Amino acid sequence: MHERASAWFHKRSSNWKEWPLDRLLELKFRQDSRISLVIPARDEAATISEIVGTLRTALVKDAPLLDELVVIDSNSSDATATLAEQAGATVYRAGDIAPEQGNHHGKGEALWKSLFVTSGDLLVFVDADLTGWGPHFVTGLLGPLLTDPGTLLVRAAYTRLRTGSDGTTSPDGGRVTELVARPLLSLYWPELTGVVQPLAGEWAARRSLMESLSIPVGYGVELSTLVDTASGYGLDAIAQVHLGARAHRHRSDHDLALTAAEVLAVAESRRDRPGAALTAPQLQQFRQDGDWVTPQARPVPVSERPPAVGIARAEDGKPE
Ligand SMILES: O=c1ccn([C@@H]2O[C@H](COP(=O)(O)OP(=O)(O)O[C@H]3O[C@H](CO)[C@@H](O)[C@H](O)[C@H]3O)[C@@H](O)[C@H]2O)c(=O)[nH]1
Ligand SMILES: O=C(O)[C@H](O)COP(=O)(O)O
Repeated sequence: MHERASAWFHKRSSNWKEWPLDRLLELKFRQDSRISLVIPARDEAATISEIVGTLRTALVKDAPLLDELVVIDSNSSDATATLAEQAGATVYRAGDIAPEQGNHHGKGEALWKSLFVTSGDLLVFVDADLTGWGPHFVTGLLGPLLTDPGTLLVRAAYTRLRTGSDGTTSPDGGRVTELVARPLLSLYWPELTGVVQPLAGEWAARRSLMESLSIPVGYGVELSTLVDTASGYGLDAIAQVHLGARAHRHRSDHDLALTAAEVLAVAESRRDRPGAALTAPQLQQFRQDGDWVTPQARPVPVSERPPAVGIARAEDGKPE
């Protein structure tokens, strides 16, 4: 492993079992920390109730670790918002938050908009499509933030499970991670190659960090926050916590290709290539059509939101 990556890996990695809940509660109350959990969700009716319900019982009702449990509904066309509300989350539609800032679609947009409706000084993000996980994802991620003021960003590390159509699992999930993110880091940011899951959708950060970063509106948000935190604040501002195994709903290769293009676009924009910013790129794909193929070009979302610091908090978008 790259020397700096190896040093970071050994110094800044921990296991979720090192962060027991009672210790986190004591630290939270001693420091008077406020903690917001944010779940970005688009069409996650199959999984949202269980995720919200489990976290609410474990970390709001049984132990007051979370001050807010917020779902940002990202333009869902299913019952995600209603189900999340019924399970006890405070739900905002991304498009209703700070409408004066305009609207984009995408996960990064949901996270950026969450900064306007949450009040925690610590933020934890959890994906809404998880099928193999537990509340220890949240407690583990909070450990380094609650114990070390120099920690700004905490990334989940886990074994990525791949669930087959027959329900069996194998430990080889994470196609974009393995085929795009890891090679990119190895070539351009080798000091970050100790990050086990650079695209993990579960992570935690200080609000002050999140508000200082430019946030891609789509799936580039994990890579951008990683690279920008390291370049702006140093590698040691980042920690990772091993959370065991993680399973989620798989998307098709066809759709993940767009995610891959977004991740590549973020890498391009962060490299020392002034003037290389992409304008309205498209991903060219082909669909099988009888004996031949039909070309299909899909726009690659590359817009970014500016640092939220200094943008006034919106009063709009709050639920009645
Ligand atoms: O427009 C969108 C699209 C997705 N999501 C939510 O974002 C989360 C992750 O989306 P998903 O489609 O499940 O992403 P993956 O295919 O699993 O992609 C992985 O890699 C991405 C690229 O880094 C990360 O953003 C993801 O969190 C990570 O799980 C889920 O809760 C989605 O509901 C939104 O809120 N809005
Ligand atoms: O992180 C990734 O690479 C994407 O979430 C895809 O993961 P999957 O191949 O396990 O569905």
